[in-house]
Amino acid sequence: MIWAIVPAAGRGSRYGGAIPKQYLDIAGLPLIAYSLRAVLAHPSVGGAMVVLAQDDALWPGWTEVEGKPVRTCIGGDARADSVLAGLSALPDDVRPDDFVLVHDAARPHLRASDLERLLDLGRGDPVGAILATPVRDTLKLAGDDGGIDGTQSRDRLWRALTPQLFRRFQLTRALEAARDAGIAVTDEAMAMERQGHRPLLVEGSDDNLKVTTPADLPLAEFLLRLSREVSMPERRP
Ligand SMILES: Nc1ccn([C@@H]2O[C@H](COP(=O)(O)OP(=O)(O)OP(=O)(O)O)[C@@H](O)[C@H]2O)c(=O)n1
Ligand SMILES: C[C@](O)(CO)[C@H](O)COP(=O)(O)O
Repeated sequence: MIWAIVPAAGRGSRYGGAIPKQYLDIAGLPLIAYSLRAVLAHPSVGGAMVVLAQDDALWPGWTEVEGKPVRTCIGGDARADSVLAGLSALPDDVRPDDFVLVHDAARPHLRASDLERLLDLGRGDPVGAILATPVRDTLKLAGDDGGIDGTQSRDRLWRALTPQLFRRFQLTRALEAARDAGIAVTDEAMAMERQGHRPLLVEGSDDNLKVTTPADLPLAEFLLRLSREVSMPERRP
């Protein structure tokens, strides 16, 4: 059985709100409720470990979502530290070779079809897989003076999303190696790449957005209301 790790220990500094963005309200529920439901709705996902900030006073204390267990632990200063804490806190029946699914609390609009594709293809890969989407815009290199220093080829460039699917032990070892080398990894795949692995890219949806700035919240709400794949939950998650 696969467990999800949901990093939710961030402060949301780029959002700049009064509360961490994972607790912003969408249709009467905190944003994290949608991210949790999206991963726990899949029959192959048995539970979730939510990684909270040390002083988190907003976590609603859920112990079950979609009929599945939800546990919590305390994260660290960087997202990678939080993911490591989540891996360490997983129940003992999550074996070293079991896959774990890491999904940002800040990504509420995860399509069931995308998750299905990731699990289907990722579990067949010797290393694991991530959802990602090809870059569709022309990329410019910005100069210090605000001018354009060049145009970068977007060939073969993809934006990494979450969930990211890797085996518990391999991911733990990769994240520990990056930490011990003083390398700040921005996603799980980067840690795996540093170990010489080539995780599979599984195409996901551009609308699997990470709520990062205030402009993202109304878009997230619109997508959640519009998408037939993400039912708007009644008040409880
Ligand atoms: N030390 C951290 C930092 C981030 N996260 C989580 O990782 C996800 C993606 O991170 P990001 O969007 O960067 O969230 P924040 O770090 O909160 O945002 P910011 O960088 O603007 O402060 C979020 O669900 C966030 O809560 C975490 O668990 N632990
Ligand atoms: C993991 C991630 O969502 C993949 O795009 C992204 O790297 C998180 O970065 P952040 O700076 O922690 O938001």
